[in-house]
Amino acid sequence: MAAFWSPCEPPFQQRYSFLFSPASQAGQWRKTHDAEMTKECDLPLIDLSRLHCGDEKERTACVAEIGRASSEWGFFQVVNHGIQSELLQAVGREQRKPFGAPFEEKTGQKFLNGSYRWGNPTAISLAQFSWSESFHLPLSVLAGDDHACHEELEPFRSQVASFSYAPEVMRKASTAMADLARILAGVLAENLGCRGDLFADSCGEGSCFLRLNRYPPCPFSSDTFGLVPHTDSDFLTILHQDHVGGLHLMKDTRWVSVKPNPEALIVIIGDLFQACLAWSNDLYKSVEHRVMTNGKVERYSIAYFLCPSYEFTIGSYRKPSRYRNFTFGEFRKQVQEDVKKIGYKVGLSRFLA
Ligand SMILES: O=C(O)CCC(=O)C(=O)O
Ligand SMILES: [Fe+2]
Repeated sequence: MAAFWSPCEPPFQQRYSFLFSPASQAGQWRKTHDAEMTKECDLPLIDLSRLHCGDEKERTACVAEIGRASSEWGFFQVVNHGIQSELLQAVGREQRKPFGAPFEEKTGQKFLNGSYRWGNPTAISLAQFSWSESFHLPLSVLAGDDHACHEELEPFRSQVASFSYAPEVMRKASTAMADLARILAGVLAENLGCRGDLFADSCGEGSCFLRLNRYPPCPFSSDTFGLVPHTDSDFLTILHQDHVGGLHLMKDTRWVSVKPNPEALIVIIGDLFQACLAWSNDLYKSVEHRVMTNGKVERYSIAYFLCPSYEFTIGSYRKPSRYRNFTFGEFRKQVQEDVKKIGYKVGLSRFLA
């Protein structure tokens, strides 16, 4: 186990020793979900070049395919998404740099404006624990938006410049992921006969963010989550994962693992799309997903979260609605409170009508 130690690694075992004692690991929960595991699968793979090819029939077929995948899976992969693979490779290299800083530095308020997270401070069992570290970077800062030049973001801005030897890469990638997320949100709205800009227009740089994830090798890999099962609290997420694998999603009642595809980006439907369009069981699903650790190699991913402003009201566009109206700010606050008090996110069921 000493082999895993470095001054950059989060001290998971030391700080959470009560979770990793032989007694607490003997719990039954892990055995249960092992039995549920199925094989690696290929998600629906959608070629987005058809959205812009000028052939209306092709475009309509592509929109329908995106809609179908969003209701049957809540997850799909896209190729020809308009983000160059060189840019994705560069961002994959770039994102490693802040994680390479000593742990004590990463946890400091001055390092990337205190955006560092690791483990779960409230976990009381292994089932609630994530063996991973991440940085939550607001888009307004990465995009270098002068309108978002709040004083409190200044230290952050300079830190972005100093951690990154090529900050331009991060900026370009986040802008490109944001553009793609808006296009897809438009397609998803259009597929239901809504205005294409209905959701995307409510999403500003103030609330959208990029999360850099790192999953260190884990000596208890068969017992530990890299990221606990969750749904995303946004409209949709664009995810870029490296070649290692470990992402699982819930398909019907089983976990399936997602085979890494270097050319593709993964699209995940979030809670807000489910709530806005909740008038039928057949519509878009926000499905649970999780990351499993592995004992040998580290894994990286980068996720862009398309979120509305905190004042934006989420309400179903058809009646009767399954959920009451709520603002995104209320939703986030409730999620944070639940995680703090009970150790997990309850999510949309808190907002049933
Ligand atoms: O790392 C991954 O593959 C998934 C990350 C994720 O689900 C998240 O950041 O919400
Ligand atoms: Fe997620």
